[in-house]
Amino acid sequence: MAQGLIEVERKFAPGPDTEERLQELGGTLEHRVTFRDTYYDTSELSLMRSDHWLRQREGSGWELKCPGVAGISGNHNEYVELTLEPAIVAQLLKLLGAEELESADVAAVLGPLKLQEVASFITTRSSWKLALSGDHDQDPPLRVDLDSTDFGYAVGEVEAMVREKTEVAPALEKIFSFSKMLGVPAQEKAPAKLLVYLQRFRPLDYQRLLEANSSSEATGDSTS
Ligand SMILES: Cc1ncc(C[n+]2csc(CCOP(=O)(O)OP(=O)(O)OP(=O)(O)O)c2C)c(N)n1
Ligand SMILES: [Mg+2]
Repeated sequence: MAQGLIEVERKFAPGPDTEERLQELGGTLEHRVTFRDTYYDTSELSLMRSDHWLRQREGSGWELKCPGVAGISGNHNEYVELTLEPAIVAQLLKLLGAEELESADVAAVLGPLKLQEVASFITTRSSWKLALSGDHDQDPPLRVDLDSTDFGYAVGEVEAMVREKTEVAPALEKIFSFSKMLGVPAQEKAPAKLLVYLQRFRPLDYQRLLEANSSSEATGDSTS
């Protein structure tokens, strides 16, 4: 895959004190932003069942998250993010076993590839940048996003963006040590917004996803 940064992240359940704790730890609020994400897949969920996630984010365009390659297991996610439309289209053709198409525009290939909307929701996000005291190694910098959705689910993520797979393990170490300082329980695993959305509003699709990939995350009872 020629294009794409690697997103390494750990999700957590934010509490009433999370913002205060972020400030105590040297975090600064960079911005608050509201956007709509619309996710697309085939009626058989061919993309999601192979751990690929295609979305259009209002204001930022198309993105395809593809499973990462570092092979480190645990309470975290690691995805290569494709954002250039020709790279996304090429990967979609490969994944769906389709013939070459004339357009390199994602919107133009949705129809021919039988990709349709499966979820659409609004997120309000506060984005925090961290300058950890005593941390002279700011590469990669950590960010924390605190998200709340228009369907009432809130989730936080501590994340780093890296270029090479050799950078994944050190980034994870920083993410886990910061999460600990933030007070996130070591075993805590908070589900992705999209999975909670599917569980609530498209339970058959959600079930299908779980059945297709027994190693995929379960959202647990607390979110339903
Ligand atoms: C624990 C766990 N979480 C997510 C997944 C996979 N997954 C489910 S939905 C999904 C797609 C949505 O990814 P997410 O990071 O939740 O979206 P968001 O935070 O809004 O985007 P950002 O702004 O960070 O780019 C993924 C990768 C998994 N397999 N296991
Ligand atoms: Mg994320």
